[in-house]
Amino acid sequence: MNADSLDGRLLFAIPKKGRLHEKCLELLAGADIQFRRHARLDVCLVKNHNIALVFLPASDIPSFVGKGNVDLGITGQDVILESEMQEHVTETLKLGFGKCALQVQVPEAGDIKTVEDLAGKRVVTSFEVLAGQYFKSLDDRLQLPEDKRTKIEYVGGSVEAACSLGLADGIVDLVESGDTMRAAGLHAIATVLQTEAVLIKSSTPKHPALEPLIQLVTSRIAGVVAAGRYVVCEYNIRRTKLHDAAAITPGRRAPTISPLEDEEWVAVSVMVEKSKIANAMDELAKIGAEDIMIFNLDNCRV
Ligand SMILES: Nc1ncnc2c1ncn2[C@@H]1O[C@H](COP(=O)(O)OP(=O)(O)OP(=O)(O)O)[C@@H](O)[C@H]1O
Ligand SMILES: O=P(O)(O)OC[C@H]1O[C@H](OP(=O)(O)OP(=O)(O)O)[C@H](O)[C@@H]1O
Ligand SMILES: [Mg+2]
Repeated sequence: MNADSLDGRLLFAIPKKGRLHEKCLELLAGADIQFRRHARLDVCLVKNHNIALVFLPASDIPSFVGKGNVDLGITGQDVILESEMQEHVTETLKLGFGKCALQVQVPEAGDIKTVEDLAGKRVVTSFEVLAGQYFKSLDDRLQLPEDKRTKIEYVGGSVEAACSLGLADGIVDLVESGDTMRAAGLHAIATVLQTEAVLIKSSTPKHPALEPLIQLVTSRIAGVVAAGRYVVCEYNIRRTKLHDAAAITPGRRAPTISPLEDEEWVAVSVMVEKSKIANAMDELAKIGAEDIMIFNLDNCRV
């Protein structure tokens, strides 16, 4: 493939490995963005749209998008802030995966209990910028003199090992389940930020003609993300209980009510957030709903 074959195509950056990669491939499949990636090739043409996918490290994507070298990208909010590209990129969608927290961690058994105890000591991290900002404001607040300020040291990965190797008094790293942190004998004493994966575009697009395609891809991905957040709930309920049922499952606009042959009863069909569905089913059963059924969505536009 040469640069000519990319001419006029929308360039869409996808994390090439790591925690976000698989989820991004699922999103692309859900949005019917079809491609075949040849082994070891990081650029590939999409078959059914005027798009080329560019597989890049998640941490490089904010600057590629911010500088307009690619038009669209998926990465973590943490890496956008770490690369100081938030002024140059526009976040168009939260994607609901890659959720974790950037936390200050110290050995569970040690003397350091608070970030104030850690201030002035050695902190190892892959997030030099965010950790630097966090400890600068802490050191300022504690009025630490120049020679007593917190020392931030960069490592590229396996940050959790730094304390047991004697290289650090504390670390700043990502925590999702907390398994890695606990396995290293660490615990969190502060949260620097919460993050999730987002779709971003350049704040000053180089190719305005691609805007309609950017809109199309964005709304397709939004549909896949929304489909993952909702289920369809169907149940039968006595007409007299309809008011109570609608209070439990109000739907996005309103529940769909269909008549049944038995005039005392109606069928209800309604979208419910996945996180609320178990409670909603309990409540519906309590007011006498029957035949409550839940259906997953493959895709939707809401
Ligand atoms: N444990 C996790 N749970 C959820 N999201 C995570 C987790 N770890 C990282 N992320 C998100 O994924 C982004 C990329 O991190 P990841 O560690 O996958 O990339 P990487 O370091 O390039 O890959 P690898 O760790 O395979 O070398 C992070 O910036 C963060 O937004
Ligand atoms: O709280 P948990 O669910 O355990 O997840 C947190 C871990 O996930 C990430 O590491 P990753 O697996 O990407 O390895 P890395 O440190 O080599 O990047 C992150 O850097 C933590 O180490
Ligand atoms: Mg990693």
